[in-house]
Amino acid sequence: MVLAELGGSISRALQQMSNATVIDEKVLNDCLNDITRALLQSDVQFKLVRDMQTNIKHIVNLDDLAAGHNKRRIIQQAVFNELCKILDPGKPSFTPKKGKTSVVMFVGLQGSGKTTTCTKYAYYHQKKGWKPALVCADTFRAGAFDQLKQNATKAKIPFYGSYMESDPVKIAVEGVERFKEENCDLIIVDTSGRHKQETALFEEMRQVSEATKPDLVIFVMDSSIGQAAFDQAQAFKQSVAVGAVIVTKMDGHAKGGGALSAVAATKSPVIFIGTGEHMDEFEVFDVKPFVSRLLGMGDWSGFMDKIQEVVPMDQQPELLQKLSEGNFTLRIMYEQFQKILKMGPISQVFSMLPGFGAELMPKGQLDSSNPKLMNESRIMRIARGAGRQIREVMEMMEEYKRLAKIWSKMKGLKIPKKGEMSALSRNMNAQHMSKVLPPQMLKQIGGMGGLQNLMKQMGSAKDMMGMGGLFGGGGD
Ligand SMILES: Nc1nc2c(ncn2[C@@H]2O[C@H](COP(=O)(O)OP(=O)(O)OP(=O)(O)O)[C@@H](O)[C@H]2O)c(=O)[nH]1
Repeated sequence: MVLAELGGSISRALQQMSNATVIDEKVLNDCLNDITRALLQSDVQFKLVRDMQTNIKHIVNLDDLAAGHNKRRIIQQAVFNELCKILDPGKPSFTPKKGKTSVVMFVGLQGSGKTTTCTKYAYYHQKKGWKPALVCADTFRAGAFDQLKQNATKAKIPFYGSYMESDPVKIAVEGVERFKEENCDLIIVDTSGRHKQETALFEEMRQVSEATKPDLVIFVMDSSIGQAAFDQAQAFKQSVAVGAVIVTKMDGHAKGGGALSAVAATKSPVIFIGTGEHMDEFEVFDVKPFVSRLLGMGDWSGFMDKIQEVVPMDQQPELLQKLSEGNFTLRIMYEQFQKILKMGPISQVFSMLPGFGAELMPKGQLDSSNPKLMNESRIMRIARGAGRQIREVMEMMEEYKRLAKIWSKMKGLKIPKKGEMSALSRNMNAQHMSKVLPPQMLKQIGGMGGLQNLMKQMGSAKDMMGMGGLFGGGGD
């Protein structure tokens, strides 16, 4: 996941603390120092980090905590709350509505990823049934129109622009008019990238904004600038009515934590983050689920949304039957990975599961449930054929063995029929699951209580026959 390093460091600090037999002042201080170091490395402002440390110490008064209280959970919750506080601007952004025309204008520094992000934003909404369209009002950078045209064509999104016209205001107005007539509900206007000092380009941006009257202006910002994001966002906000921010290149930059917190400090809501160059490497940014994933605590609502997007409901009963018989083959793993891949980049999906890191699980193959059949020469052949390293194929086999072991213990797991899941059978399945899950993951979820809670949450996704149904989550 994005900021995997930061998340990993914080989780490790919390884990080390929970490994201690007694959590005293020293153990707590060590843990907070580790978290502080990780946040500073991510370029989060010193004052914010120091305040966070003070607040946690204030909340977690070890002497006051009655014996028997789960100190680790209290501390973890305090860390969670404080991180949310740092990242939450406390103000939601304007949200366009499907079926009702909205004009959204993108602004940002040169090379921040604006043009790429316009298409990602359009594609994201198109997948959800919107009718987006793209207007290229960037007449400054040669090749900007071609880039937008190429992206838009790939995603099958209508676009408007001109090679001849040099007035961005004229193009923007014509494009918006055209797409209003065509009943598009999300008209996206891409503008030229500019530097803070370029007053002429800032004036041009103001004029485009005045002429097209956007419902929302989105400021696109590259995460690599870290806490300097504060000044940049402020400069743009002074010229146009920035209503939301998208932070890009979160995949490659350790300073992403700093960028996100700095933007929050300007009271501008971050609505999406860019996590790669591809069209679907784009994630909704929501503070609580983001922090939850950062701490390895998962994001069930996001996971359920993803599942509902891709899993064909009619194919689920057959799969559940096979799994409940303990019959987990490489083919099943392959097919499930294929489905998961459709949900977006795999690391993104797995980071939504509590206890999972963002480690990539390689795509695998075939029908045998006997890993012994995979001898050395076969592994070499597969590696050659797939253009992969032998090490990667071997890692995949290890992963398969690990999953197969889990599923073999699943034998006898009750498969609920639609709507017949009772609290009792959910508890029974929770007990079954608690024996199957790796102890580390169970601990991360919050033990037996946490697992039962989780199943309840999953169960609230009614009519789900995906993972929710599998783990015992039909409606009561
Ligand atoms: N790794 C990564 N690269 C990105 C991301 N978003 C954009 N890029 C890359 O950043 C580079 C610049 O992106 P553009 O979309 O051309 O930037 P721009 O802001 O439109 O550029 P100007 O029109 O010059 O202002 C391209 O190589 C993109 O592929 C992201 O989230 N992650």
